[in-house]
Amino acid sequence: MACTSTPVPCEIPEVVECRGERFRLFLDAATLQQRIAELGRQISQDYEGKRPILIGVLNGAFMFLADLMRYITIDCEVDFLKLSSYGAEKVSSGQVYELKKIDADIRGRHVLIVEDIVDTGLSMQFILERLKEYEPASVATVTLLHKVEATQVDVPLDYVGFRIPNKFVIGYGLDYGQLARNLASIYILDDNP
Ligand SMILES: O=P(O)(O)OC[C@H]1O[C@H](OP(=O)(O)OP(=O)(O)O)[C@H](O)[C@@H]1O
Ligand code: HPA
Repeated sequence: MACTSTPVPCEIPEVVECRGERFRLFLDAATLQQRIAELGRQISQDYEGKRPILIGVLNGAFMFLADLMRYITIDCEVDFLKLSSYGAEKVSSGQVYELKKIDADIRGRHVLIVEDIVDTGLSMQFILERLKEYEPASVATVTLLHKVEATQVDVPLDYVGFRIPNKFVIGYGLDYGQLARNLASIYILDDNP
């Protein structure tokens, strides 16, 4: 059959360069899609009849959220907020800036926060605090990646795609200085280039 590409492209490079640094293939597009399908199925079962609202955390989560929603088979809604704490660096500034608030009225609603990655955990902690103010019926968290050893604060993670080592990753929405978000697979910094 002819290759029709988008989420799973035909050719996946083993190594990419971004801002002069080398990254090697870590989670290929097919592996990502398979796991995201499982998460979508699980969420569909857990939220049957609840019409959850997925809150995507921009920018990084846009690709994961778009794919995850396609695997959710129950009625659901979507909205976004936008945070920033990394700038062009590979480490968190430690300060989370809220660049866009949610628009939806989530009072009394079942909310799923959708992140591409939980690293220090500061962004997720900030969101959980912020959303409490709106008095939702429930709040659960979904993250594609969790850097377990890097997480500095205790944040509840309900749905986790992959637990990963404490190394910088790019691709599939995750950037390095705004670049590399368009890669369909996830790449990890190569310490021994
Ligand atoms: O657990 P933490 O250490 O807080 O890191 C996680 C956050 O970092 C990234 O966002 P970033 O601030 O880089 O903005 P972006 O989504 O626009 O890339 C990512 O999308 C998460 O929101
Ligand atoms: O490893 C990472 N890569 C890209 N963005 C990130 N934001 C937190 N951790 C990361």
